[in-house]
Amino acid sequence: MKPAIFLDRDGTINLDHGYVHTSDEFHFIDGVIDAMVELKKMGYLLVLITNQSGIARGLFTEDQFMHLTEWMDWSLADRGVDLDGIYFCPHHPQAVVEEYRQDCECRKPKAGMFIDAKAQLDVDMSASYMIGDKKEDMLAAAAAGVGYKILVRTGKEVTPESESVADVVINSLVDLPKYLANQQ
Ligand SMILES: O=P(O)(O)OC[C@@H](O)[C@H]1O[C@@H](OP(=O)(O)O)[C@@H](O)[C@@H](O)[C@@H]1O
Ligand SMILES: [Mg+2]
Ligand SMILES: [Zn+2]
Repeated sequence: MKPAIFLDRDGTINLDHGYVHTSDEFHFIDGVIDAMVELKKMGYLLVLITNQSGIARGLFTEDQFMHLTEWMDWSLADRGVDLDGIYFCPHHPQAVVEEYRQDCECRKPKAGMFIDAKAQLDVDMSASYMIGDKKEDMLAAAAAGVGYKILVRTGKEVTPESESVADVVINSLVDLPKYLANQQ
């Protein structure tokens, strides 16, 4: 078993311009790629966990999401970061696109994507971290038994509600390697 850093996407690794679905509007937050390099060196799996209800809402297709994901994956690989897993939820209970209309088990705050990652990648959940910008990220991680839940200020506004379900709030994913080093 290995510990993982579970990473939210929009608002955590890229700016959340709202349902981002093209490489033109995908802007990595300054410094996050270097931070991911550090985290891999520290021995963590890096696993992306993202809600993509824009697919269910008919804003973009699953194919467009896949295309952007491939671009993102290559951009990261180019800079020395190999993601160990990418999990996404295309659903929404009120989807416009019928095939994605369901109250699924994978949309955060549910734990489905984490549970799949745990089984497929043999993750040591209690030694793992979730880093995200929303309450739903924290709740999903807690439901899956992820040991530590960290909220960042690079996405949606941090509220008393989101703060109350996080273990700690840091400015950015950029600060995570140092935060973890200080915990040792
Ligand atoms: O942060 P992650 O999970 O990587 O992705 C979030 C996106 O899918 C979008 O999720 C939406 O929430 P709803 O899905 O409409 O509740 C909003 O938060 C949008 O601003 C955001 O772009
Ligand atoms: Mg987010
Ligand atoms: Zn789902």
